Amino acid sequence: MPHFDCLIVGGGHAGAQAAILLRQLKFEGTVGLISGETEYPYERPPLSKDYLAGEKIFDRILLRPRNFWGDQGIELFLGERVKALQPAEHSLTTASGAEFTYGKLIWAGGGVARRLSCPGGTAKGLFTVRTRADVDAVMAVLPQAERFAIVGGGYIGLEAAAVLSKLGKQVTLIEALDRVLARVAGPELSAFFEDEHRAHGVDVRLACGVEAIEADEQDRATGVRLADGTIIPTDAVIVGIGIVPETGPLLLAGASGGNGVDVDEYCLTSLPDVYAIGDCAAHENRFAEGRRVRVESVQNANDQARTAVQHIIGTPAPYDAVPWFWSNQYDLRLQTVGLAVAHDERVVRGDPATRSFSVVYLRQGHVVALDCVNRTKDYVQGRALVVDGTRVDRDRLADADTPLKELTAAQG
Ligand SMILES: Cc1cc2nc3c(=O)[nH]c(=O)nc-3n(C[C@H](O)[C@H](O)[C@H](O)COP(=O)(O)OP(=O)(O)OC[C@H]3O[C@@H](n4cnc5c(N)ncnc54)[C@H](O)[C@@H]3O)c2cc1C
Repeated sequence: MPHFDCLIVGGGHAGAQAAILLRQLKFEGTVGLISGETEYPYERPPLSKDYLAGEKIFDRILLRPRNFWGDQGIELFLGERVKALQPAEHSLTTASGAEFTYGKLIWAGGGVARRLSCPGGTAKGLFTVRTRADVDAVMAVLPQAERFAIVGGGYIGLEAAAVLSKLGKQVTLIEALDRVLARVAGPELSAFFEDEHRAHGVDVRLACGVEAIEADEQDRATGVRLADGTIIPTDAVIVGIGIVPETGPLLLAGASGGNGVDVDEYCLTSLPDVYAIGDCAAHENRFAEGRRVRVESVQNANDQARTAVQHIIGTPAPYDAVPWFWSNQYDLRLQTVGLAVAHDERVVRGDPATRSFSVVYLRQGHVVALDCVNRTKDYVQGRALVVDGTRVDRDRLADADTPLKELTAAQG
């Protein structure tokens, strides 16, 4: 039975980064990494951006060259899924029957794309966008499919809509709520992106529940039936309605959690010597007013990897990283910092009509987050305002010509 001083489950951003950091920070023990995917660790963000657009080949999105892992003494077990954990024995079992033991375990299982639960939700021609295999399946139908329905107006749905419309496809975007990005951004940003997509020919349908997927005799999707009875004819459906965190074996083994596995400020779960990091880790985040949240971003995956690794090597530092994120749609670069969840006021800097503006989110007058569209300077300078929770003068904040760093200086 193979034993690793540190065993990592998950070869996504968090798991791969943990392995890389263990070596960078001179961890001398054995390191193994088990991943359910057969691919070497790769970047996920391009999947709904340049990889889907055919502008980047797979090798260019690998997190490290294939020989890196062996060279660093990191043993990879690809295409293996962990199905059970025996925490008292410090051991786990995979679906293929292999058993491993560990000194420390880092669980970085991420999540699986949520699927439609309505009638027809398992028809052929429905796609998710989580893995390389998912996106290769979408790319394989591009030559035949002209009409795409995208269910979900979050970042992934919007990015897919941008790529597909750029490829000349007829795209209908269906969102259940009354605006896109409703869970993560304010109405100004939602309205801006809705207008942009419409200007690029995307048919944006808001406040539309999906009742069923219509399918032909071969169970191939032919349309999306909305709650009001409207049928949107389609050749393919992309479902971008979030993820279900991959925590099954941990929770079954008794770890506390629910929506994700609960971790403390060092990313430790309630199981002995078991850490959880990345999309699946529910942690108390000071940028969310201390609420327990899961943050789905590369930043969080990388920074939690560092937190877990530092604890393992004996130089612990509690997780306190400022959240940041980006999204590319058309020629727009959105950069966000902080979490807008707990804001009570918004200030817009600049005119959205110029396609360069920022939305600043405040709570009781203190800056908690920024969404910057084609305005990198605000993003870079606004970061300090979020980190410090700076209390700002609204008039100066609203003046797009006043650099945000001056607000830091004035209020700092
Ligand atoms: C299309 C797309 C676009 C995105 N765009 C952005 C962006 O622009 N900016 C940004 O910051 N973030 C973006 N994200 C989010 C970001 O990619 C995720 O937050 C990040 O990948 C999380 O890393 P993770 O390691 O926690 O999970 P994942 O990357 O999901 O990796 C989890 C890995 O664990 C494996 N695994 C799960 N369960 C088991 C098991 N039982 N046994 C073995 N292996 C298992 C999985 O197969 C997978 O390889 C995007 C995500 C997607 C899907």
